[in-house]
Amino acid sequence: MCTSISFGEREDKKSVEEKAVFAPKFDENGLIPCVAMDSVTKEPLMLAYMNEESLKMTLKLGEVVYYSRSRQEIWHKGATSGHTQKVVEIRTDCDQDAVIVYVDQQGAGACHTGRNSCFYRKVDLEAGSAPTALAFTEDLTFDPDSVYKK
Ligand SMILES: N=c1c2ncn([C@@H]3O[C@H](COP(=O)(O)OP(=O)(O)OP(=O)(O)O)[C@@H](O)[C@H]3O)c2ncn1[C@@H]1O[C@H](COP(=O)(O)O)[C@@H](O)[C@H]1O
Ligand SMILES: [Mg+2]
Ligand SMILES: [Zn+2]
Repeated sequence: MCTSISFGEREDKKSVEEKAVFAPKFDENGLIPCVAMDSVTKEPLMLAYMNEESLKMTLKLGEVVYYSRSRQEIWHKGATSGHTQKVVEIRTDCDQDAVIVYVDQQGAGACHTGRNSCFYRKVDLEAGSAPTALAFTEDLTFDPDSVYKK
């Protein structure tokens, strides 16, 4: 656990909403959702989770560190792929139970499918098909099999 970085106490609602103190709320599993956005294009890259330790590591390192729910471990994004995320700015919302991290995405992309963004499909409102269709918004930017050695 990083000892040099500490968070504020979560006092009353007004304090959490209006005071200039970072007092993140972790859920019953000790996690806070984190949306990573590209700092240049402002496009969403991915949604993942942080625990207290990974949030502190992120602040200390200047690179994004998540907590993987599926692998149940601290996850320094890019440790395998090299596609790390340099922290540009971190925001929290009114009740401080979510964070947005604006990043300088390193390498070919954030998504393990081989794309820049995990949000590479949009609901196709024009298609009028059933079931509701998705439209692709980007092509592959790298070969995931060679990057992740699967
Ligand atoms: N690289 C990614 C990756 N990049 C973005 N994401 C997104 O991050 C989300 C959170 O991942 P989690 O593992 O915590 O899974 P979860 O969605 O919380 O839980 P489940 O859906 O698995 O139940 C995923 O749902 C994806 O949308 C990724 N999810 C998983 N990976 C894996 O992470 C490993 C390391 O990759 P690098 O960090 O790029 O080196 C590789 O094995 C990759 O396959
Ligand atoms: Mg998921
Ligand atoms: Zn993805």
